[in-house]
Amino acid sequence: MGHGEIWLLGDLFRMLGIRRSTQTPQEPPQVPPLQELRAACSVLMGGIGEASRRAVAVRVLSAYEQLDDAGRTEFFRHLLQEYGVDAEVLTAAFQAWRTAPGHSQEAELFTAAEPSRQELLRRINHAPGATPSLVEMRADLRRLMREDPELRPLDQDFHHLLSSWFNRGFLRLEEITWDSPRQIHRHMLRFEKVHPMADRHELKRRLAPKDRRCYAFFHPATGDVPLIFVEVALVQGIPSEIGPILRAEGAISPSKADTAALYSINNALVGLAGISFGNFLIKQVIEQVRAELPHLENFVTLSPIPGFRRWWEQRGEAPQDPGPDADHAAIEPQVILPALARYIAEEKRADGRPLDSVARFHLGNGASAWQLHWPADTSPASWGSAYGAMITYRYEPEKVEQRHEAFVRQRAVAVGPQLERLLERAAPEASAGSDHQNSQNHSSAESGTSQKERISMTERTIHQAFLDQAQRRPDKILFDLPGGRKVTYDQTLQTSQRIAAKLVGDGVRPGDRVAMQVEKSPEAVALYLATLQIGGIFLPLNTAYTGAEMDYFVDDAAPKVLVCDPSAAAQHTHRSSTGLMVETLGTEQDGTLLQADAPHAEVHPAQPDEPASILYTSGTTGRSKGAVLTHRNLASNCRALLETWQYTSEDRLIHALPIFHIHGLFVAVNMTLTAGASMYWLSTFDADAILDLLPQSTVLMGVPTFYTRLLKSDRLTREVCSGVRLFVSGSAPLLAADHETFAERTGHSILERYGMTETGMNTTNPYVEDPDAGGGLRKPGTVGRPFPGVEVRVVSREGGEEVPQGEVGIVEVRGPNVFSGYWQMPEKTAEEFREDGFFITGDLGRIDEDGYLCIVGRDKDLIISGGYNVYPKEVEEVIDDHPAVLESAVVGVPHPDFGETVLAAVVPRDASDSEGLAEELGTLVGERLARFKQPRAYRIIEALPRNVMGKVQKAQLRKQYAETFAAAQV
Ligand SMILES: CC(C)(COP(=O)(O)OP(=O)(O)OC[C@H]1O[C@@H](n2cnc3c(N)ncnc32)[C@H](O)[C@@H]1OP(=O)(O)O)[C@@H](O)C(=O)NCCC(=O)NCCSC(=O)CC(=O)O
Repeated sequence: MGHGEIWLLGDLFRMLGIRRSTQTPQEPPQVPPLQELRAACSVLMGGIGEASRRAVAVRVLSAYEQLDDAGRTEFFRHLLQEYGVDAEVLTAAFQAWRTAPGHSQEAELFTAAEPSRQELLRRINHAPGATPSLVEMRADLRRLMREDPELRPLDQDFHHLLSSWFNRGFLRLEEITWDSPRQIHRHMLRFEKVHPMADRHELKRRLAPKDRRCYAFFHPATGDVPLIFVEVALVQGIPSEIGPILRAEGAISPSKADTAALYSINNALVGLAGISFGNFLIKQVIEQVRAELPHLENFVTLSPIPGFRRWWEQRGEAPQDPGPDADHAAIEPQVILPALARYIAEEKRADGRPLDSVARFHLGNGASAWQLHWPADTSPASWGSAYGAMITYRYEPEKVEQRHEAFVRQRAVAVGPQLERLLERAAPEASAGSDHQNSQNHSSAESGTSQKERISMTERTIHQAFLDQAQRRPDKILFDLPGGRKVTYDQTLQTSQRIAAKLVGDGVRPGDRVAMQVEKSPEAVALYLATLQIGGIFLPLNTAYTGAEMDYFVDDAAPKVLVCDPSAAAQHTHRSSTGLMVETLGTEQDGTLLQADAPHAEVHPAQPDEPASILYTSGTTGRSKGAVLTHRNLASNCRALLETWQYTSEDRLIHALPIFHIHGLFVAVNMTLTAGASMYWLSTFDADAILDLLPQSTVLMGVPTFYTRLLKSDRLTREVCSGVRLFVSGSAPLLAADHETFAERTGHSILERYGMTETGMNTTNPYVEDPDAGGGLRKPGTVGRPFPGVEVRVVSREGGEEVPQGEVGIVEVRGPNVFSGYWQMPEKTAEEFREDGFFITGDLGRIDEDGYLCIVGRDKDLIISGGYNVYPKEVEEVIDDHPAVLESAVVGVPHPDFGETVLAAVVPRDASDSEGLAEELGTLVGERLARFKQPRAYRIIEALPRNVMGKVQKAQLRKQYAETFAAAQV
């Protein structure tokens, strides 16, 4: 007997009130185990040394072993009563901390707040091999607390301790094979609960065939008892029933398989229930499988749906008692499948996570709820828990982390096409009379693996997606305006249907253009939706365009209807002679467009390739080109944005952009309408209004000028931005300095992305910033990586072949986002596309070492002022029209507010013409061009700088006048 044991005995005797007659050690007296256990715990918590601690801890565990259930319950109660928090110590610690808060007071408070039984359990863990015994003890506790809920607080103590002891960092992943030690096989046979095995023959079928794999996670404290094991079948195609997998007939060669089906995932230790080993265990398994079999395309599960039947029956929706022996014919697939979809994707616990435990596990691990199968498992157990239904969760390795983040942050449930369709169909009834907003947080899980699936997902038009949202959440606020006006989804739908009636009455048929030049309003968005609804082509025009510019657009696009501001109607009446209908729409819910008697509800079934919109871009030749965007362009880009930026119905966006461009309309508005989110609707940028709204918003999308201006306000603080999850900048380059200052001031790193009228959005900096979670840094000066489905390459200007990474070349883009061509300009369209379908953006860029695109220049000497594109040629042509001008060159120069602005260098025909020329040109240009295109400075010079070939050297002009606006007050 060692010293520890001797002291222990002494202590125990004292505790038990037994006097010893001699000084020599003797065997402990025979006392009931519970009494001994209590005494041993008390000794363990006394001031004993490490040596005794071990011995006493052993005694604690052996005494516990001897207890029956009643004794164990008694012991657990004892722990709760006797080893709690000392109220006096806690109060004193709290008061000390409140009087003088500091680190040491905080630590004291923390210690005082911990129930002493946690320390007791830690000391019990000193016994050799104690950890598995404590895990077993918790399994007992969880079983017994079902009868005795008052024991629950003790489970929190176990949970707290086991969570840190079983941290992911300690786990080891190993493959289990038919050659693994027998002991491990025995554990597998014992712990396989999903598809139990009768004997070793069955186990052999799961381990031995060449198309089977099994992986397990082990922990040093639990030796060869696996914590979790995962059984994998290598198969062709996504399996829809479990029988053939379990029977394991006719093994195939792994090289022929395209899918790894994870068909049984077992938590071996009940005592570790609810202890998270991190959310990437399955990812780790998949990585292991992939390392061995890189050709595999799909990683899926075939999982049970354990709580479905109980849930369905509790709701009273399950078919009339089909009885335990009823066969599958008692249930109709069209009844059970939508209910399953709702149960998986929409039924949440109070914490916002799915009700179904297996769903919580896989969705939290970054899978999507891909496909429901019914009937899929004919076993009585499955019939009892889910009427024989099963589900495939799908792991797409490159999306796992992003989905995990969305699940954790927004409780977003990613669903595959089948579930999405089922949920859509169920939506109208499901939303009737209930607040569905919180339960609708599922996002599409469009996949790259099957072309067919992908098309079906993107072929849903923006209008259809909006309609779904309007039906699903009719009373949700879509527009929230300054002054208190609010417009719901349903009201927007009603307005759009009335406008549709008006347009149809005006003769608009599918394929006809509907032009709009009006101030921003909810009704203008309804006009956009109405046009899409009836198959029209929406043509939004900048409100700054002058009469001359409008003449060109109306002439070129030949719209059937032009909608203008009521105050501008007179300027357009002359156009009626060409058969064009002029309608008006104001910002006060006024105008002829809103005067239809009855709504028009019929929806034109638009095909993905039909044009949805034309957006004019200024042209290098001075002639603007209409970029024709199809329904697929808009829908696919919107979907990529929603998924990448994790935009959901919970979002509240500050919308302060114009709605006649890609950014304000096809990014901000489309995303909001289709996600079922809300917008704070500002007619234009207003720094104070934005700062007022930031505390209640989640997202701001702007051009760099937004951020430059916000930074000028003292009101921009970390606090004001604390509820915002995303600041987006695009349409022009954001100064790295602004990015950095913004980050310092607010703690937010602005997400910069890259797009253009012809392509929508091409690339984005990462949304998920944590590199450990599969994200990356948002790097100032870069525009990130391509959106899903978009391909970006950088090619040499001369040969058009791809340049090595890091080298500058022309940026080219291909994908479902790229427009179908320029309106009635087939030659121009052909010039801008490569034979393999890549669109030549004209921008110069390079791809950095992390695969991020950096835009380093523009090929077409385009100027971007405050997010608006200006082509010098268009401005030069107007200037050159002045009789006193010999020639001119227009360039972009830095501007503190707009990033860049327009400057004109003008050579008069005669030096004597110089006087007053700048003012005259200002007037002339003001009549012909929108304000943002007008030069903010004219420089009258003797001659334009030219190179030896006679080409005007614009770079030199840009350099010469670079400082013109450096000190401008804005
Ligand atoms: C930056 C702005 C907020 C500035 O507008 P404001 O209304 O606040 O301007 P302001 O009141 O300060 O106006 C001061 C003067 O400048 C003029 N002005 C306004 N905007 C201007 C601009 N961008 N460039 C040059 N001048 C401009 C006004 O007419 C006014 O003229 P005066 O001096 O006569 O009074 C706005 O221009 C804006 O919202 N820009 C966003 C454009 C956008 O959405 N682009 C996306 C395109 S899509 C695209 O590019 C693809 C992609 O997104 O990737």
